[in-house]
Amino acid sequence: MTDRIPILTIDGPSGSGKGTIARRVADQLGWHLLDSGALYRLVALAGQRKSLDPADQGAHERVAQQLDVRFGLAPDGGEQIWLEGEEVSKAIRTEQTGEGASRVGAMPGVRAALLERQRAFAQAPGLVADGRDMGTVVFPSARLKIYLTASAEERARRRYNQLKDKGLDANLAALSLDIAERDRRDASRPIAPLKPADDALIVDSTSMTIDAVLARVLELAAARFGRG
Ligand SMILES: Nc1ncnc2c1ncn2[C@@H]1O[C@H](COP(=O)(O)OP(=O)(O)OP(=O)(O)O)[C@@H](O)[C@H]1O
Ligand SMILES: Nc1ccn([C@H]2C[C@H](O)[C@@H](COP(=O)(O)O)O2)c(=O)n1
Repeated sequence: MTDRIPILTIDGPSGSGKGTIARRVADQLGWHLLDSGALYRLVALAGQRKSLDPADQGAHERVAQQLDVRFGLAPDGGEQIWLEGEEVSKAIRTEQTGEGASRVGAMPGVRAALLERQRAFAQAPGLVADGRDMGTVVFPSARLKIYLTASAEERARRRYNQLKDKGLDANLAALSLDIAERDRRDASRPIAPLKPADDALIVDSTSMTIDAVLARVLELAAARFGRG
């Protein structure tokens, strides 16, 4: 990793809005985007498709080492992700795969296998990286680190609305439990736990609109990196 590349990290719990904000900030700045959660989701999905034992760390580590993935953009600007040549953009976004990603994310061998792949995203003119350990482990010398959070109730409500908007079945009480369990697992694992970096700026989006969060992050980026 070169320290000359400007890097903005956005970490935080599930449903805090990291992905939404990271994508829009990267678009505005014209920088590259690393959605690190997608990599953990891809390892989980690949493991499910190979019928691996969900607890088999060695097998998931090998999957992570050999991950054959390609990222692209659909004509409408949406994401397109191929796993071993198959388009999986929708399949990796299910709650089941998110849960699987949280499990494989607790495996040290998987994290080690994905580390350099993530660092390779740091390319000129700059990188916006979102996840759980972007500011603490993957890019510890990033020049701007944001920890984006929101109350557990608000995050469950956002996820509920997101699923409903996609025409999917959703149950708010069940989602709240799932989010609480994912928070617990991601924050309590011994390796690269979800937590703010010591030098991260905390943005609590509980009562903020997406546009307000975007404006705040762009303001912080302009102050740190200049207006370009
Ligand atoms: N400030 C906000 N106010 C209202 N809704 C929001 C806000 N930020 C994000 N959302 C909505 O909440 C949902 C979850 O956002 P998003 O997927 O970006 O979260 P995330 O932190 O990346 O979650 P995960 O880590 O689980 O992928 C989306 O439907 C998004 O449009
Ligand atoms: N840097 C990261 C990113 C993600 N994970 C794990 C833990 C999450 O619950 C899961 C899914 O992430 P999402 O796509 O919802 O952001 O993947 C991680 O351990 N480290």
